[in-house]
Amino acid sequence: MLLRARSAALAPLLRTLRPVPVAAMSTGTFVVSQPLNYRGGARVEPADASGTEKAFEPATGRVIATFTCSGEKEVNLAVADAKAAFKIWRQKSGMERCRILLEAARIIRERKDEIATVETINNGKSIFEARWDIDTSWQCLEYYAGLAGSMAGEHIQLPGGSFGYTRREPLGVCVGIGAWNYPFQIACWKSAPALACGNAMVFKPSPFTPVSVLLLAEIYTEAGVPPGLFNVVQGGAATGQFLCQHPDVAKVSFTGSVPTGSKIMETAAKGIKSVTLELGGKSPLIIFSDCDMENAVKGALMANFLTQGEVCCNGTRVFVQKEILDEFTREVVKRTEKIKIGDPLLEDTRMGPLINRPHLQRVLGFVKLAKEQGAKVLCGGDVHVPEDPKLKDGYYMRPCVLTNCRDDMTCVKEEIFGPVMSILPFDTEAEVLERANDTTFGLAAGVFTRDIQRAHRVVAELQAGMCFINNYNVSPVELPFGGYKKSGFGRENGRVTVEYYSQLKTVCVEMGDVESAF
Ligand SMILES: NC(=O)c1ccc[n+]([C@@H]2O[C@H](COP(=O)([O-])OP(=O)(O)OC[C@H]3O[C@@H](n4cnc5c(N)ncnc54)[C@H](O)[C@@H]3O)[C@@H](O)[C@H]2O)c1
Ligand SMILES: CCCCC=O
Repeated sequence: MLLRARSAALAPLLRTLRPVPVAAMSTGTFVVSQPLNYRGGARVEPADASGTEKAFEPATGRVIATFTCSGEKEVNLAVADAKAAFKIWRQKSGMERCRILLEAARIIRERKDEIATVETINNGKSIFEARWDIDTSWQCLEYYAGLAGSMAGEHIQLPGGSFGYTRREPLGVCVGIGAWNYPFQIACWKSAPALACGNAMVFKPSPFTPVSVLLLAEIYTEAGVPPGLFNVVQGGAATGQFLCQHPDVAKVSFTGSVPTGSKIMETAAKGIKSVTLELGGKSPLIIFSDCDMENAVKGALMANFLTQGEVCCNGTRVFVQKEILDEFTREVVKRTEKIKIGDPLLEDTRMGPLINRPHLQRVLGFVKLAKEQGAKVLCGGDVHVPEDPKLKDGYYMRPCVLTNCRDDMTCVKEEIFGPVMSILPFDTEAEVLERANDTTFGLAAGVFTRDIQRAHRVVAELQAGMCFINNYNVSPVELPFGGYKKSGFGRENGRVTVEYYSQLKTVCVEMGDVESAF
């Protein structure tokens, strides 16, 4: 049994979810009947509603869950529960929090296949990739568990034996709001540092991907966090706004689009709440003629086609030095055409369906517009219909490589969030730097070259929070991740994130008498 009752009073609210054997979860079969809110250590139906939503299986177009979006009353209950649990959790030592987070990491590792399968069913990414996401997730919990015991302030000597010290204290109830492209991983990247620092969290996933975060909530409970420390409310913008404006919420950590990030910042500003914004991007990938061609081609595919191209930090503007343009383009197209598209639960699939039909239409619309503006489609960019009849209503497209692109085209300027790579030729380092930075985004950037001096010189000039040299889209949890410019601020992962989930108290201690001015 995954859920453990923590109090008799909660018993009527509990629904038990038995672990589903992975073998029993195949495409076209999974449905969710349990409640998708989590409060007080158990799945609950929300106390009120702000509408209903349906979640789909993108591979088949089937509805897998119909759920109630939480209204203000439910949000208030979730925040109140989190506030109560925070009082218990903040008293625990870092080592006590560490042990619980390590246990949660262990359970995620043990249930990796099951969680990855649920993620694949609800998001559409291949099971091969979803397993990577779950690895990054438990690693994140392990990393912050490791830091929990070493969070400390400073001791500062003052004249006459007086002294001061600082204490690193938690913020209180933090809200996490997630996007749909990495549902489980985003929940871990937010909750692990939050909990390690002694906070509580209320998490709202995207209404497109409401399912997998419930597994995380149950795992935290099983690992021993106090009931209420990690709660889940479901819903869209209205539910998100109730959370952001709640007076007992200390911080909002948001992952999503720039327009939503801007609204969240505005709401949070009214309550002087701190905010972390992980927003969109249109990142440059620069391929110099002295690169290792094999690695550069692999890097370009990694930069564009993971999770059907629905990745915030994707390097979708691929600048290629003219001398190698033809060879590079030929190789990229050859390998893109070989990407196996289809049932995301099959072991050899490398590209599944996009998240939903409107998004598929939007991405195809970008390709159509690119053609109208003069780009040439070298491969893909159209709907893919898999042979398997059960997949006929899924949201598949063939990954697309565009050439003849100019910097002023829509496909080069706007975030497409789909499998569409634009190739842009360049001549010189100075020119490509100017063009690479000519964007309002600043999430990521990459450079492929064998000249190590050039690599460092170029990344020093790139206006992006996450830069890759001779690789792309690797995300070790030890490294801070986050954007410049309109891609947001604050960081996830790495040691620095502790600063975004804690505050510093200074204590000044007088060892002598008060020297008064009066
Ligand atoms: N930088 C990163 O780490 C990162 C990671 C993943 C995705 N993203 C970005 O996310 C975007 C795609 O995700 P999306 O379509 O889910 O984004 P979105 O902005 O539409 O939604 C994100 C979340 O915000 C919620 N929301 C919507 N309106 C809200 C409001 N007014 N108040 C509070 N919450 C609200 C949504 O329900 C959802 O949970 C892309 O731009 C992508 O680049 C960024
Ligand atoms: C590689 C993880 C990036 C998450 C953004 O979409």
